[in-house]
Amino acid sequence: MRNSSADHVMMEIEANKPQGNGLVVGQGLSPLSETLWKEKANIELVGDVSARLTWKDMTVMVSLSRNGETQNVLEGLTGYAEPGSFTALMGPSGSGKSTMLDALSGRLASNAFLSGTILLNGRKANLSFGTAAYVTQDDDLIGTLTVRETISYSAQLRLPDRMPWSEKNTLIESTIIEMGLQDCADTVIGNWHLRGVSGGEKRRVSIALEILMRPRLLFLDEPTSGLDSASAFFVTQTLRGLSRDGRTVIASIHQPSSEVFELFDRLYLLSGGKTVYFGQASEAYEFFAQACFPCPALRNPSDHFLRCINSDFDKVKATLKGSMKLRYDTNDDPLEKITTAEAIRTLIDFYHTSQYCYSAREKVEQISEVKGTVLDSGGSQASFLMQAFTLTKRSFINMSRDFGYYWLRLVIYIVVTICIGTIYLDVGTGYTSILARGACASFVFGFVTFMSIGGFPSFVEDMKVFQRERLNGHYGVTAFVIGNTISAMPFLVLITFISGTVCYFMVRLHPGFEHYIFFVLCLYASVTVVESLMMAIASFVPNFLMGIIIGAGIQGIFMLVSGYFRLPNDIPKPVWRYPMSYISFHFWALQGQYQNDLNGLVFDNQSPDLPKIPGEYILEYVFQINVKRSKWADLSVLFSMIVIYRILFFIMIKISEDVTPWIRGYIARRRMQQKKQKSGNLNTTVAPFGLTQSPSLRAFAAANRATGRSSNKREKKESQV
Ligand SMILES: Nc1ncnc2c1ncn2[C@@H]1O[C@H](COP(=O)(O)OP(=O)(O)OP(=O)(O)O)[C@@H](O)[C@H]1O
Repeated sequence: MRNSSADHVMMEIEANKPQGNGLVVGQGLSPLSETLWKEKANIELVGDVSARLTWKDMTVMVSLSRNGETQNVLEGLTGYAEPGSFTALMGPSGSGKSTMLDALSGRLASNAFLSGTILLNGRKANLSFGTAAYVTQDDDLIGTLTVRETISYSAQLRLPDRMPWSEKNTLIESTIIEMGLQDCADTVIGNWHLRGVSGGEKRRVSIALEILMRPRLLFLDEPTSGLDSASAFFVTQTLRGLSRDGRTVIASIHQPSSEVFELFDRLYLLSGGKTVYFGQASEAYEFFAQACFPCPALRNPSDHFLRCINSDFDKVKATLKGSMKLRYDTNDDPLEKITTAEAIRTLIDFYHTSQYCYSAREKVEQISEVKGTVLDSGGSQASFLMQAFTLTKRSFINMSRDFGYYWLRLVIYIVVTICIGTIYLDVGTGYTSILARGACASFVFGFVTFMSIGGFPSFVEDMKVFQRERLNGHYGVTAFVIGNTISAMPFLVLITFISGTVCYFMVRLHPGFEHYIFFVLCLYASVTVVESLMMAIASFVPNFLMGIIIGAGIQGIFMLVSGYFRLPNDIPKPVWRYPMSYISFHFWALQGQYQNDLNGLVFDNQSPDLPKIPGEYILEYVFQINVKRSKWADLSVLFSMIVIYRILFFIMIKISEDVTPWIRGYIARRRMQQKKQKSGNLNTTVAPFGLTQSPSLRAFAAANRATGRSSNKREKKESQV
């Protein structure tokens, strides 16, 4: 699928590439894509649109159980991120890096409660839905699309309609090249049956999707995880390049090499949710030395920092030398041997009374005072129609390529309807056929439609991609619901018309085109209602097992009150008949099909002693159908249900997006207040300098600041100990 435009981009980027380097090395971003953004694309970044982010005394508490147990995941974090800077978050696993990014980007889990102040350009702002871009740890991508298609659809969803396709394409190609994805650009992402790109390549696709729009504020959770060291370096370099153009970039990074570490402007080091260090990355080395944990000369600084603050394996290594930390005095002589927990406490104490902490707080105050432009949603610039069209097309292509989505279902539907056809083959008009026709209709509109819940896992995947894109402001809920509804239509028409035709002609239901078309339309409407119901469930239960159990349960109840297992008038009224049978789509489908099939037929047992029974009589006195109601009215109710369920789907997404977080936040706040009342402590935030430091340590640290140290000497002493 590589085209001449891609080659053209490749040539331009090659021409711009500094000599002797690999991929666009130097500034990270290719000059071409920057030019495009500034000139050709004419995308307006008017006025002061830079993003200055500050967070002060940020504490995140999570509720762990129903009895109100809570835990502080982050405690009193203070810091800032400025345009033109690349801030790295580091810390051992579980130290709270992802939670910190979630808190800053406004995407905390529903059981988490945030206190403290987060300001964007001096004002409170909601950073989700496109104001900030966020590359999460999970790569929620559409498995059937190629890398190029994934980026291309994303571009079409967000770039302005007025931008010519050639320019969009150039931007897409240059982003592919920036992320080093040119060799796998035409490989599919991959899913359960398609072997696709590697984990590291997926990671880079996720980053490419967000840097495509050159966001003013970018969060990345472990962008280099799963990448080899060279790729990690190039990706970090690209991110740094992005920041150099006035963007604010904050990323959590695991195990950076010393070359990658050198690319960081600022470092935020966390341990157990507390700040160990925040300041210039280049000064962290000095900070550790001042705190008497100097980095040995030949050790990667980030390895050293993490080793000093990782206590996860202390218990395992209790007998090993590695679990103890050595501190040095000003003469580089070993001072004391302490546990990692003590080392962490010492470092945290040291930081909170250090100049680093004071100047960070001072800077936070300064930045927060400046009231800059409110960043509006930096998400999509494409029109609503373009978004709806692109989503429909993308979803259609995904469905057509995913064997499990509809093709397998089509095969199973045909097999099952052939089975139905052979069981009820040429059902006839004898007395016994009355029961057979009723059972056949009940099976078709009960079980065959029930099989549609098999598509649930695909709906859950769709919802994950939607959640990611929605939170990053790629498009709105309405465009998604429209795209999802229209794209599924052709497949549902295909499935229901093929299987309905097989069934109708094999069983030889009531002859006549009108009867045939009613039967397949009724089947189409019923299957579409089930799909819509399952999509609504997927919007608030994003879990395969739970969703299928809930969906099966709802359908089981609907089936029970459909009028086949118990005649409509015999169903007890208060609950089951009103309203349950009326909201059961099986009920309307069955009532309509009974009329469609039996009305006008005469049942004759070929015996002179037995009467001929008109279908109308059976409908009224056996199936208790109101024959005065037109069968088309029943079909209309079914089609109305499709619309109602789609609206319900829309509302569910809106609720899960807006109302649920509000309710959960309210519950979390109440719990926290109750907890505080119990403990008698009403102060919500952590005191700025709440962590104390002993006078001796302070004096010792001050002495350290004034003293030069020899790393070689230290290293020798460490190895001796
Ligand atoms: N919503 C939550 N409910 C309960 N516990 C939580 C919640 N969010 C975070 N935690 C806990 O807080 C701690 C920090 O989690 P977090 O994912 O932020 O760490 P991390 O530094 O990003 O880890 P890793 O590097 O392994 O991804 C973990 O112990 C985690 O279990």
